[in-house]
Amino acid sequence: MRLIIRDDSASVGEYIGQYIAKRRINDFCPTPERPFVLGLPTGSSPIPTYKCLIRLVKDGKLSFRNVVTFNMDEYVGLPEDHPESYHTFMFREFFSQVDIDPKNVNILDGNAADLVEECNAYEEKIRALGGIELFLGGIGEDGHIAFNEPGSSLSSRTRIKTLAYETILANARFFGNDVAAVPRMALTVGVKTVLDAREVVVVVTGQRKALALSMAIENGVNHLWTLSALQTHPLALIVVDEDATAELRVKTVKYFKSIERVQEEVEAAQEKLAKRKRI
Ligand SMILES: N[C@@H]1[C@@H](O)[C@H](O)[C@@H](COP(=O)(O)O)O[C@@H]1O
Repeated sequence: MRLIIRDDSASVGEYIGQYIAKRRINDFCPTPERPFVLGLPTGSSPIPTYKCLIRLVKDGKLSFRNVVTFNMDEYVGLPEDHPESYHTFMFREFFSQVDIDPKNVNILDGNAADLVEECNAYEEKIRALGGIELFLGGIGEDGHIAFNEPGSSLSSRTRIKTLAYETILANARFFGNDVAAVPRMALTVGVKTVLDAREVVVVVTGQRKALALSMAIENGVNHLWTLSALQTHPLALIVVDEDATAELRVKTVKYFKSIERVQEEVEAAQEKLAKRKRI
């Protein structure tokens, strides 16, 4: 697992946006027959990343024409056009501002007549497309990834989930601070659905997430902090701001910063070599 530390949430968004655009989507050269399959989160943490991706599309440096997306989760029973539904969030903050074909957008339907069937069909659709290339995720204060609350099975797949009271309280800020207005259930991809992606990138910003970050990377894999399951993934990247490192040991922060410096040296050397070969 790699941990990248940036000064603030804007620089985190810039880092992830550039990484997904240049190193992933553009290098993949997606086509209609071979689209890039991208998993996406909601929440305030990914907004700077979405802003960066939108800017790159507007500057002509990136296109979502051949990208298929799968969102992580959606509330159960909240009308799709509710201002706080994840459908509304995604179209408002991202999809309406990039060149994606709405047919290529997949978001779980929390109002489906048969919710179990809805979840199973979601998994099936991901499989039929060859799996998710890169899953971008965010976490809750209790370390949940998507809506995989503490105690979720680390082998879980897309399913209905009852929200933890902590999460209901944390999300009340989006519902006029009315705790009663926050839906109690959600549909969410499972921990295993995320782990099955070929690459996972997680954004963690703000001091509120500091304990979750330390539990996920400085302690063992534990279903009480579902982000920790990322330790078992072959290609995982967590990008955080300085505030989110507040509970990490100084030694841990220094270690990951030194790894990044070495990585930059290696990349610069490779770039030099590639240039010399081109001459
Ligand atoms: N289900 C979503 C998560 O997928 C998201 O990661 C989390 C963080 O939200 P924020 O980034 O606003 O802290 O919010 C909700 O709980």
